[in-house]
Amino acid sequence: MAEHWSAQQLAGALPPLNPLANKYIRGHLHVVAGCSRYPGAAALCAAAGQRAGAGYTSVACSPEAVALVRAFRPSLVASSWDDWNWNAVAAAPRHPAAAVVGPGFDGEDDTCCRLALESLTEAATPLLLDGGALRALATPYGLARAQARGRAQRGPLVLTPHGGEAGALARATGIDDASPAETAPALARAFGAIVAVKGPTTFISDGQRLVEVNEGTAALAKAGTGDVLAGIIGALLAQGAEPFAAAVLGCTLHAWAGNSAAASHGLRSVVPEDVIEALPDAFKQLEG
Ligand SMILES: NC(=O)C1=CN([C@@H]2O[C@H](COP(=O)(O)OP(=O)(O)OC[C@H]3O[C@@H](n4cnc5c(N)ncnc54)[C@H](OP(=O)(O)O)[C@@H]3O)[C@@H](O)[C@H]2O)[C@@H](O)CC1
Ligand SMILES: Nc1ncnc2c1ncn2[C@@H]1O[C@H](COP(=O)(O)OP(=O)(O)O)[C@@H](O)[C@H]1O
Repeated sequence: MAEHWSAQQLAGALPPLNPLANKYIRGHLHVVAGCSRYPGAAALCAAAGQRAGAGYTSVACSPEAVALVRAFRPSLVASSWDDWNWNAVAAAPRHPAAAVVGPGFDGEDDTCCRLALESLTEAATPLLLDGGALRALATPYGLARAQARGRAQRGPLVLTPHGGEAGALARATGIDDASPAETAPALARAFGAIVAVKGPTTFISDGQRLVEVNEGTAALAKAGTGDVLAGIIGALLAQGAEPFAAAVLGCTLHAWAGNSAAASHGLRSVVPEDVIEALPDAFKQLEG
């Protein structure tokens, strides 16, 4: 049966804020996201990462998306993924970092698939895969690359599939059709990852533990809110949060921000940008 984290457990999962930290010590979030078809996902993910506490947020996106990301938030450091080098994604002793790969990826696109699969071997930090990167992972080859990452101890892996993506990952690994509460631990064991199967109730597992987050709202059922969640969890990872705790806390903050946005804008009218702007309320709720 799934556990539900207490307010105390959630508060304890938030990395402390060092008052003397500079932006690099706060944590660097690398977002690799946003193909020409879905540039907005990169902007939403990265902006959420900033609000969730990353000290430095950089975005590598398709050349067509660079201008949009910069215009959305001038404080985001955006560049084309044509110039991308995975050597950039490495944590130094006092400079924690994490990478989010896949929001706004087209799972059929060659560049997106290459970047998704490369990230598994190349990103030497905690790595979260979301969106179209999960489509690239949902093959026997993707599964083998994920397992190889685990053996090489490159860093923790977090997967955030919605129901459709979880189904594709399960089919690729021969896992029987099952409920999200059963699929999350089965996928976690197969991929050697922390898996959050998203939905009205989100189930998070590392293969042994199973936690549910059921405090969200139907206001979150809008295209782009998953990209926001990826940025939140990525930012917590970049700040050095323990990976399973980052996934549980990130899903909870996302749910609380959704509720706060719904209180301001109404259940029907919330858009993902409102959820990002409501994140400060969610952090106040956590710290209060
Ligand atoms: N502003 C932007 O740039 C945005 C960009 N985005 C980016 O778009 C990319 C594609 O992601 P996507 O989720 O839109 O499509 P995709 O995974 O191909 O789904 C196809 C099928 O899966 C199913 N399915 C979907 N959701 C489900 C659910 N919750 N629970 C259960 N099933 C679900 C559903 O199947 P059906 O309901 O028909 O059975 C659907 O037909 C990705 O990179 C993402 O980041 C989006 O985030 C939006 C904002
Ligand atoms: N009815 C609902 N109640 C609570 N949360 C929801 C509901 N519908 C969707 N969500 C949340 O919204 C997010 C949607 O993510 P996802 O399906 O990946 O969207 P997208 O790909 O469009 O960004 C998930 O975090 C999910 O848990």
